[in-house]
Amino acid sequence: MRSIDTDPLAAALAPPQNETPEERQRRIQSERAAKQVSDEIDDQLSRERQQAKRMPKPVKILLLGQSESGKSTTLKNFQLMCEPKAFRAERASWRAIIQLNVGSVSKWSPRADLFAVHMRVTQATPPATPSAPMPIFSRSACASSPLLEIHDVLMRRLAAPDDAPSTLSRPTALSTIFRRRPAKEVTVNSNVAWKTAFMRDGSERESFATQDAVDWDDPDDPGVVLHERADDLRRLWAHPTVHASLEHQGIRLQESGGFFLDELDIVTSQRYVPTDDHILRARLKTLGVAEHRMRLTDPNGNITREFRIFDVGGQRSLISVPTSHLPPVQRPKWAPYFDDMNCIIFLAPVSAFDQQLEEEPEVNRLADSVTLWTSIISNKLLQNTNLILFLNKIDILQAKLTSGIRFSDYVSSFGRRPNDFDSASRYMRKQFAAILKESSPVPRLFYCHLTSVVDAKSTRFVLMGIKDMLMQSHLKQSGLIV
Ligand SMILES: Nc1nc2c(ncn2[C@@H]2O[C@H](COP(=O)(O)OP(=O)(O)OP(=O)(O)O)[C@@H](O)[C@H]2O)c(=O)[nH]1
Ligand SMILES: [Mg+2]
Repeated sequence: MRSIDTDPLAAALAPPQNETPEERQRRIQSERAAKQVSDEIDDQLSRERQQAKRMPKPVKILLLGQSESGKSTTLKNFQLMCEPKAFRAERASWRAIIQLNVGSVSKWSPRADLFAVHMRVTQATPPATPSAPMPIFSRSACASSPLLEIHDVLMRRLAAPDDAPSTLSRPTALSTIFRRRPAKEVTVNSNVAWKTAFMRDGSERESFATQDAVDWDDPDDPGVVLHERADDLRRLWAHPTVHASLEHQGIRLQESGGFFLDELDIVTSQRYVPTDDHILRARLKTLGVAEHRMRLTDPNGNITREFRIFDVGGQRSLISVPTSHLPPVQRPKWAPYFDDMNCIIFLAPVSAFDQQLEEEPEVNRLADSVTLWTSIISNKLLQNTNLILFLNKIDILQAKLTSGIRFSDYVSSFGRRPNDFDSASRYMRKQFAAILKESSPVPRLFYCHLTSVVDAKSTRFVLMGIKDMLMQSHLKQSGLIV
C-alpha cells in the first residue's frame, strides 16, 4: 500500500499536520455540510432520472415553409397556448423588436424610397403632385433623417456594430446575435438566447407585472428617441405623397410583416408595452434551426408531456429548394436529422400569389411554396411523419382579392373561376392535396387548415386540435391506449 508521503491524492486530502482541536472541529463541520449538499444533489438527479423514465417520450413538431410564411409566429402561438406566463415575460424583448420594425427604414428604402419622400416632408417644401417622379436622394444626403437616426439607435441598442465601437453599456456579445446587412432584414441567430438580453435584469423570469417588463430608467432606451420622433413619423406616414409613391410602385407596406405604422400613437407612446397581438405581428427573421421545449402540466403542476418544436429558418440556402439550374426536387440537407418527428406543420403563405421571392426575384412565391411542399412530401426520410398544411395569411389573401387583384392573372390554371376567397382557397387546398397524392412515397393522412396565425384566437383553436391529435396518436404508439 502507498503511504501518504508517496500518494499525492491522500496527501491532499489528509488533515493539516498541526491542526488545533478548534480547527479540527471547523473542518469536520464544513466537510459534513459539503457532504450534505452533495447528497442532496445526487438525490435530486436521481429523482429527475426516475421522472424522465416515467415521462412519455416528447412530442416533436417540425415547422417548415419559405421565409415569412409564419413559422416563428406559429411557434409564438404554441407558446402562448402552452406557456402563457413565459410568453408574456418576454414582452420587453419583443418591444425592442417592434421598435426596430417601426424604425426599420433600411428595409423599405430601396423599394419604397421613403427617404426621398421624407426629405420633402421635413424640409417643408411643397409636396409634389402624386404623379410627379420622386427625386432620388443618396443615402449620405439622408444621413440626418430622423428615421435613420431611430434605426441607428435601435441597432446600436440591439447590437454594437463591429465597425463602430459602441459607447452603450449593452454587452458586445449582442453583436453576435444580431447582424446588420445592408438593405436586408435584421435576423436572429436561433442558437443564441437573445431574449434574455432585453430582460430588465438580464435574467429570465416566469412572470412580472406589465410595468416591470421594461427598464424605464435606461437612458439608452430606444423608446425615448422613438417617442421624441413620433411627430416626424406620424407626419411622414400621413403624407399623401408617401402613399401616392407607394401605390405608384405597387408596394403595400400594410401587408408586410412587422407593420406598425398605423399604430404609431400606441407604439411610440412613452410607456409602451406590447400586447399579445403586437408580439404576434412583430417580425424577426430566423437564421438556422431553433429548438423550443414546452412542458404541459396538469392542474397540480406536474409535467405531463413535453413538446419539442423545431423552427427552421426559411431562407433558401437552408431549406435548399431547387433553383433553375438544379433538378426539380432536391433533398433538403437537414432531413436526416428530422426523421423522427411526430408531425410536420408546413406553412404556405397563400397571399403571396402575386409576389416574388426577395432572394430570387424571378421566382413567384406561391410557386416556390409548391416546389418546397413537393420536395418535403416526396422525401422518403420524412414519409412516416404526420403532415399538417397551413394555408396561411388568409386575411391578406382575402383583402387582396376584395381589392380587385385577380388570382388568375398569376395562376392561369385557376381559369374563369370566381375571383373570391372561397374559390381561391378551395382551389389551392385541392392543388396541394393532389400533389401529396401524387408525390408521397406512401399514402398518408393529410390535414389542411386555412389560417391567419396573427389571429391568436382562431390559431389557438387549430393548435388545440393538433395538440390533442398528436397526444392521441402518441399514446397509441406507446401502447398506452388502443
Ligand atoms: N397578416 C398576417 N401576417 C402574418 C401571418 N402570419 C405571419 N404573419 C407576419 O408575417 C411576418 C413573418 O412571419 P414569421 O413567423 O416571422 O415568418 P417565418 O416563416 O418564421 O420566416 P423566417 O424566419 O424568415 O423563415 C411576421 O411579422 C408575422 O407577424 C398571417 O397569417 N397574417
Ligand atoms: Mg422565423
